[in-house]
This record gives sequence, structure tokens and C-alpha cells, in this order.
Amino acid sequence: MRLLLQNGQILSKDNTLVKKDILIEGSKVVQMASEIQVGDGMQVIPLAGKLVIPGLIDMHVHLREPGFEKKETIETGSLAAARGGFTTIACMPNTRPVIDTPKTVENIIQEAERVGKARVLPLGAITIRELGQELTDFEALKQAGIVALSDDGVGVQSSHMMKEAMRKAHELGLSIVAHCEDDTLAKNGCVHDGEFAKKHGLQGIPNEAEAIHVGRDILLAEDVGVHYHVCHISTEQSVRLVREAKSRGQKVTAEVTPHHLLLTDGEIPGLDPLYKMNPPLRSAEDRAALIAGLKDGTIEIIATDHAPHTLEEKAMGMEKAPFGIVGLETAFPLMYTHLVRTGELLLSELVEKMTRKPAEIFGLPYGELAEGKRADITVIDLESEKEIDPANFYSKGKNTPFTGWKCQGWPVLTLLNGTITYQENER
Ligand SMILES: NC(=O)N[C@@H](CC(=O)O)C(=O)O
Ligand SMILES: [Zn+2]
Ligand SMILES: [Zn+2]
Repeated sequence: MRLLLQNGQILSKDNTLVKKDILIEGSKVVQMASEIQVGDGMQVIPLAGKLVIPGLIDMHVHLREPGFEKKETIETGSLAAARGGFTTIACMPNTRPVIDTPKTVENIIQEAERVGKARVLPLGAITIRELGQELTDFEALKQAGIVALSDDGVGVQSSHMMKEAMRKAHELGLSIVAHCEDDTLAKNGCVHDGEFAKKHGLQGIPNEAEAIHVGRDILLAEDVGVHYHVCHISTEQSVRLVREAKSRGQKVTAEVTPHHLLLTDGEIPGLDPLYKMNPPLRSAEDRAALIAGLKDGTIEIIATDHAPHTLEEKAMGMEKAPFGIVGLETAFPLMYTHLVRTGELLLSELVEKMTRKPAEIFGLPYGELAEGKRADITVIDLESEKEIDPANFYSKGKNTPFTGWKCQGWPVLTLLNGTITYQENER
């Protein structure tokens, strides 16, 4: 099968758009040129100047299967990913059972392949059942196909346990992906320890609850030599610590979510759990530090932390509702409209942080659009404006604070290995 994407525009390194026809044969891009003749038996998709980028990569997704299929399944999560323009997603191990055995890893990979809508890369748990007591069998998990290690959902409380994990991970060439949270500081807070918490008399989660772990882990990783990656970075202090570590040449990386880049605790309209996530929405100063960190390269990756929950669970009030919001189907349009079009980030920077950078950091052979490369491709409509409406989500999770936000930059076509996984208006 030969597929011709006609009259699209690709982004060059200097952030300019260049017209290209792209010819795909099987799973590969075989030709990219300003004009390609339509040949016999070619399927042609006219793109009318739309943006063509490498398939998006999300290193932080909760697919909820096994165990929480009411919230999401590998199937619905994969469909949501494809609709959001993602071709590769890494899924977190806080399922039930936790992804702490080779069997669970294999089951997830198998089901994702059956569905075939996204490439799913499971992370393995650092500790058994994410209880922080005993390390999992990293070697067996690696053989089963994990992409990295994380206890996402909880912080690894014991410094000793974390250091042991880093030692073993380093030996095996695996990265440590850390949910940074010191429980003795976070207590049972539900929002940022700031104005909003004070106003509503809620227990707050202070910035240091995150940054203490970031600082601790950077020191441990410096001694061990392992690649250390900070999940959903949210505070000025954490950004500062990562920047300092990088300036010494340490292999420390970080990801930030769209919601931490766009919202602050000052913008939470009331006691609405759709604004409750971990880490919580921080102050305007923190948000500014995240954008500065994104801009200067301290933060290389944008990841969604797609965390579907049912609306019943989310209706339990600010203190009782679970943490987390969905992100796969809104990430690119939100970032394009509210960070690129506002002049805070270049389009080329946004695309890098959602494609080439995560691939490079985790050693994945994806994230590039070029002749001879795999045809993981996303086509974006930069013009049409639409409102975010969770009723249209393919994800089971409708828990978003961005309902009604007007966005441009919607994915209209997604190809995984040369096969269409999403096409607007074709469902
Ligand atoms: N981010 C969240 O608020 N929630 C995540 C857990 C996590 O990412 O730590 C979840 O699994 O629901
Ligand atoms: Zn987390
Ligand atoms: Zn998470």
C-alpha cells in the first residue's frame, strides 16, 4: 500500500513551514519532496497546507487496565491517544495489580497490540505493589519489555530504597522516573499550600513536599550515575534544582504537564475537584518558573499525566475525590493555542518537546519525520477553532478543567507505522 500525503507543511528547525508531499510505503516514509507525482494505486490524502509533524509521544499516561476499567481501558486510552495525535504512550504502573511482574507487562503489551491504535510502553514499578518496601525484579521486568521504572502515584519515601533502586536500574541501563512527594510534608493535603487552601480552610501541599525529593534524588543519582527523570514537575524550587544538576552535566531530565503550564491555584473557581490533581496547581510564580524552565531547556518534555477517573469519583468533594485529570485529547491544542499563539513558546519548541526530546531521552527509535523513518505521523489543523467538550472524548475519563476552552491546533489525522489510527470525522 502506498499512501501520499499531499500538500502538507512540515516544520523546519528554524520554526518556518515548508510545503511537502510525503510518500508512505508500508510502515515507512519513503519520500519527502516539494512535489511527488501521483502514481498507480496510490491512495492520496490532500492536506491543504495542514501541519505535518512526527507522531506525538507521551511519557506519562494512566491507562488504568488492569483493575480500573471503569476509568479507562487500554482500548479507550489508545483511541484517545490516537485522537490526540499520539502514536507512542508510556503507561504508569499504578494499576491493580500493579505492573510489578513480567506477566502484567506482557498482558498490557499484548492487549495494546490487539487494539493497535497506539504504541504502548509500560513502566514497571520500582517497588512491589508500589508499597516502598521491597524492590521488584528489574531484570525480569526489563526482559518483559518495560521502558523505565516508576512508583508513580506515590513517592518512594525511603532514601535508602531509592538509592538501591537507582543502583540496580543503572546496572541494567534503566531510567528512574520519579513521582516526587514527601508524605510527611504533603500530609493529606488536597490542593497547593497557598491562597486557595487558606481561603477554603483546606490542608495544603507545600512546594517542598515535591522539591525535597527532587533534591534528594539528584544527590543520590549523582553518586550512582543513573538517568533520573522528574515526573510532572510543578514548583520553582524543583526547576532550580534540575537546572543546577544539568549545569554540572548530570543526566537529570524533567517533564511538565499542560495543566501546570496553563493554570494556577488562583484560578480554581471554587471547590471543584476537576481542578484537583497531584501535584496540585501551584502559584503564578511557580507557573512562570515552569515556563522559563521549558524555554531554557531545563524541562525537555511535555507529558499529559492523563489520569482518568469517573465523574462519580470526582463528585466526592475536594478532600475526598481522587487526584488527576485527563489530558490526551486536549494537550496539543491547549499548548498550541495558549502557549505558542501567546508567544511564550515557539511551535518548533512545542513539537520537539512532544516528539524528538522524549524519544531521545528514553532512547526510543521514534519522534522523527524523515525519509527512511517509520511513518508515525500526526497532521494538525492550525486554523479551525473549536471548544473543548469532554462529551466528544474517546477516553472514558471526562474529568477535565478545560471544558469550554477555545483552541486551535487540533489533530485531524494520525498514522502509526503507516496505518491510520485516527481521522477526523471518520468514526
Ligand atoms: N496525577 C494525578 O493526580 N493522579 C495520578 C497519579 C500520579 O500521577 O501521581 C493517578 O493515577 O490518578
Ligand atoms: Zn505522579
Ligand atoms: Zn501520573
